[in-house]
Amino acid sequence: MSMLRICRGIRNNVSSSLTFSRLIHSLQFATIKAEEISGSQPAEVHNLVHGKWMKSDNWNTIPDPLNGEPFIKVSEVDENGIKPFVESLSKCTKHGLHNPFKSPERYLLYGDVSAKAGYMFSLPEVSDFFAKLIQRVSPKSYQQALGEVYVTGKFLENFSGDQVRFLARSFGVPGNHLGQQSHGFRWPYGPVALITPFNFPLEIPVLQLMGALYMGNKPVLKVDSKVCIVMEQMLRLLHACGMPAEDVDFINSDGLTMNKLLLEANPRMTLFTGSSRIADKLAYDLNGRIKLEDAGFDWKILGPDVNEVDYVSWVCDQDAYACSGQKCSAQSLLFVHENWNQTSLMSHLSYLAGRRKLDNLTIGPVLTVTTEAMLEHKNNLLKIPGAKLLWGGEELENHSIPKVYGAIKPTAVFVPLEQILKAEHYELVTKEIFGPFQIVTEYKNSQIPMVLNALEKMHAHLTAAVVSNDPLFIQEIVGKTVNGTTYVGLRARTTGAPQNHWFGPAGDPRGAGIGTPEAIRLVWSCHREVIYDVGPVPRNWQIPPST
Ligand SMILES: NC(=O)c1ccc[n+]([C@@H]2O[C@H](COP(=O)([O-])OP(=O)(O)OC[C@H]3O[C@@H](n4cnc5c(N)ncnc54)[C@H](O)[C@@H]3O)[C@@H](O)[C@H]2O)c1
Repeated sequence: MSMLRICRGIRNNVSSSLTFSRLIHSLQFATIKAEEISGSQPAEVHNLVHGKWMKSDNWNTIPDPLNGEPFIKVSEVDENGIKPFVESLSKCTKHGLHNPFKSPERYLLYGDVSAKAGYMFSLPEVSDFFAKLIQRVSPKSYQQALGEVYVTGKFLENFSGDQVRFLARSFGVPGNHLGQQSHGFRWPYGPVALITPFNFPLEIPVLQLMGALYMGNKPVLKVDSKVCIVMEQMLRLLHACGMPAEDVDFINSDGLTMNKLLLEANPRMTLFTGSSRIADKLAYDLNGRIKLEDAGFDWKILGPDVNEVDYVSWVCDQDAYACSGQKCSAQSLLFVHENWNQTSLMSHLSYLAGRRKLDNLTIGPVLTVTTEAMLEHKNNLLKIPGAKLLWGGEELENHSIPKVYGAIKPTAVFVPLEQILKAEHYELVTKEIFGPFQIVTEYKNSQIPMVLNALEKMHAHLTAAVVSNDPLFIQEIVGKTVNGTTYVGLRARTTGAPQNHWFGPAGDPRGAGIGTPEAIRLVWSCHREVIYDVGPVPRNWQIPPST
């Protein structure tokens, strides 16, 4: 690095820490106030490319999910506007912005950015700002929204100081002769893309984006337009914490435009989080240069050992209906051992579902499935012999949620196990409904092979829970299934993607992970082996016969 660049780096660091010290007790990074966004005072979301915020002429107006008012204007880039993004990404070489042999000081820079951003998240005014902003665009209870902010803050704290450089830890093995050693390094991909859905507007993009940056990549980020305002504000926070403005491009667009950008800019790796349909399309379009966090049809088995009925019911209710069932880890299929019939489990579950209220957003708008579609799904399920509605199955009352979104009461439909397994029903029963909707079924000991068969036939293997403290039962179920994030034990849940354990699907070579050092290394870096062979060549060495 030239002297000039070093001096500039120091100056930038000093000025960013001065900016930071001015910011720490304020929300100066923010350009909006979450509570004040409304139809009469709509907020604007801009794009970031080549280190500069920019607007396009094309505005996508987002309706307030609670009342339909046009409350956010997103400056969207259309197919004719992608050139600057293609150029910006193309400027990044395959060896990335940093790697163990190039600009290693940037590992420290990102340790510093993370420390500052983590500190910002520990300030109540900052965490409250993001929790309320999340609530405005992806309505969920304050506690659920704050949980998302908490996980994000802890993740940033985890990668402070030297933890970013430790992510790129290498290893060495002695060679065959003097002067030879092989070293394994974690190498960036260089230009990369990151696409995220609507349901976790902060946690998913921040954890993946920072992972990409830590490992030395230059990402272009696209978040679902319905919620992109949250990451727009987050990027402003990261800039205030010292992240170089050119390190990340941020594009707002529809899916087709993003698809075109991927084909033209040719990122070396794309991380996609979203539906399996789009995941498979992109895997094909990008010739497999992709990692996926796709759909979840997540199951929970209540084992034969019955205990702590109140606690287990509460976890079931949270897993199925918190965030109105719009977690990729939400409980979609509950297998109940017949022993639980002697307990109050079902009446508890019905009571807990019924106490959810729109007022406090413990139930709320469904952003990708309409009311009609969910009620039609329920009606189709009820045509299966032996199926019955357990609770819900109706539109929410007294709401002003616009028709483009869904609004139903927490719903459960019972379907007999033998019917689930029938070829003509299986697909319908295991269809992911990204809303407050679950299937419940019952099994006996003799039917455990049928339960396992139902799990084997699934195509998505994200989260699962085995609610039992019986080690032999746990062994049987875990040993014969594949879900990437599986909770076991009496307190097992299906939801929960904190920063302290791996979260991601298994059973698919394209499967990604999020949150932990292992996830970051797997998704955002590849292995490079450098074999040193410096000699000396043995004295009196002679050319041997060819082989
Ligand atoms: N596995 C996980 O960790 C995880 C996490 C959250 C959500 N999900 C899944 O996401 C789904 C819900 O989200 P959704 O309905 O918003 O998903 P989606 O697939 O419709 O959209 C996800 C993102 O992809 C973009 N997109 C759409 N078409 C595209 C294309 N052709 N090229 C590039 N980008 C495109 C969208 O604009 C959005 O930003 C559910 O299936 C859920 O299970 C999975």
